[in-house]
Amino acid sequence: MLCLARPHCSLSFINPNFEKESWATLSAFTSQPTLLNSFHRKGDTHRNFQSYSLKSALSKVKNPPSPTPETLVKEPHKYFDQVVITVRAGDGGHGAILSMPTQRAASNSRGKFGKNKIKEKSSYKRDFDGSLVLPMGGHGGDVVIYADESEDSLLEFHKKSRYSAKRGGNADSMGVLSSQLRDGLAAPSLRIPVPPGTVIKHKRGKLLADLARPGDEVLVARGGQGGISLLEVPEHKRKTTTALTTNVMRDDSDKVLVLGQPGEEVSLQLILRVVADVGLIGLPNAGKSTLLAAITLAKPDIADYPFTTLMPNLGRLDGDPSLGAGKFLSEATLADLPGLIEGAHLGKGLGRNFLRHLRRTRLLVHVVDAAAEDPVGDYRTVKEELRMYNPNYLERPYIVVLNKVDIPKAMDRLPSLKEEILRIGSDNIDMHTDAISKTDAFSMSNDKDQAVDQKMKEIEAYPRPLAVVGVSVLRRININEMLEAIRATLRHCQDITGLLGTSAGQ
Ligand SMILES: Nc1nc2c(ncn2[C@@H]2O[C@H](COP(=O)(O)OP(=O)(O)OP(=O)(O)O)[C@@H](O)[C@H]2O)c(=O)[nH]1
Repeated sequence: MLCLARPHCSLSFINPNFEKESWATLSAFTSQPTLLNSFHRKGDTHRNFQSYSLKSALSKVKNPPSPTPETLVKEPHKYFDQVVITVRAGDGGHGAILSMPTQRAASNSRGKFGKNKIKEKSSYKRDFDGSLVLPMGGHGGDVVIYADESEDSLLEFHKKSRYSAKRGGNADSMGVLSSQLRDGLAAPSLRIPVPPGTVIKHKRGKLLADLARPGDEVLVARGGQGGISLLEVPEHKRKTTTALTTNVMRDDSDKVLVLGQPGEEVSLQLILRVVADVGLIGLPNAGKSTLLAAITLAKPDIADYPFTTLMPNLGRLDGDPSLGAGKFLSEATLADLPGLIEGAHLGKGLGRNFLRHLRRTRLLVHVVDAAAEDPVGDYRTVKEELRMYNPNYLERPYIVVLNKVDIPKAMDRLPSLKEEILRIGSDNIDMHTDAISKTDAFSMSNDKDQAVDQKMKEIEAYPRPLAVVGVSVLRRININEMLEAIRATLRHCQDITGLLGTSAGQ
């Protein structure tokens, strides 16, 4: 038997399976990798995440209340910002093996039927070069991930971690060459929405895309090519058929091309980096969530036990009327990041998971509980954790908010606390400028890229805060002064960004 076909299929068989690696990456974000690995063996990821996170080591803070059904429900928030999913693109639809109608005509029909067949033969679809165009199977659906503003976490992916696009339709044919043959329908792309700020990694951590802005998208798995069709030609007709077409002659083994190609299957790690102008940082219980609720419309969970904040809460700061309409930075996004504790950079408490969210912020607000036992020590602890994780964060412009001054003890020591905090650090304003230029919201490099040599520097070598304000966010004492300090620092960042932009453009 001899077959004719259009030779324009490309083959790709990609079925990587690296679930193990993905788990290794996940466990790197926790302080107990072996525990995670054993969970993996049990295969019940979601439930075990919950039980693991309840056992998180807490240091320097009082123990959280014993788990209640409510806290259990909240626990997956710990992983709101990272997840491993598997996506599979659709297989291509199948082509067909067709026979020439004249074969049947010769055996089954006589007279006018035979004439019809001859007429039909001349109306077959042909390419510009005269070769027969045979139908193809439809292309399998691609998988596309895109940034959608209405999404705010990756929690949904813990419930459903496998996504498959549809397969392409088969070539529409009854097995006989005719002028009516149609290609199989191409399957639509499967589009998966993620929050803006999601980074997509592939295989061994290879970066695929940084979907920083709404509408950004990336094709993560390509659908399979549809199968081609082949034409069976009886031995004695081969020469004539070859003369009719310029198609490449094929043999029996090519029949495999009739089957649609499989769609790609890949495992992907999704990591969300919150996009916010201002990052609120501080030890657990310092009052970050209360601050956010006091100056924005955000409604974060507030309680007097640590780690109420299990995922960053975002709030919009209202425009400053004094700036006038149309002025940039009349509003900003604030992110309340979960409390840092000593050893967070090593994964303690809620660990380093949240430190990465500072990456895209331009201004940091250190919130310190002024009524705590050692507020300056707490302030140093947070700075130290930042330094250990990524010293660039210490170069970023920041202000210090000494909170809870409604408590007499805090109010009494406010002047001395301000003085002590202002003494920590240098006057190196150039560092702020550098830091802002490095705060490339859409940069794709790793958080710790430039961190290594600077780890040796003392906290004192980094810039002082641009302002230190005593407030009570709960009782709304000095709120306006704090807002003014935040806005002034935002303007400062904006001025520098403007200058950098101008000099870059020159
Ligand atoms: N007296 C007083 N208490 C405050 C003030 N601000 C916050 N608090 C209380 O401090 C406790 C902790 O407040 P949160 O806002 O949850 O603290 P947080 O820093 O967000 O805590 P984490 O979520 O653990 O990081 C709550 O009981 C608040 O009511 C304040 O200005 N004065």
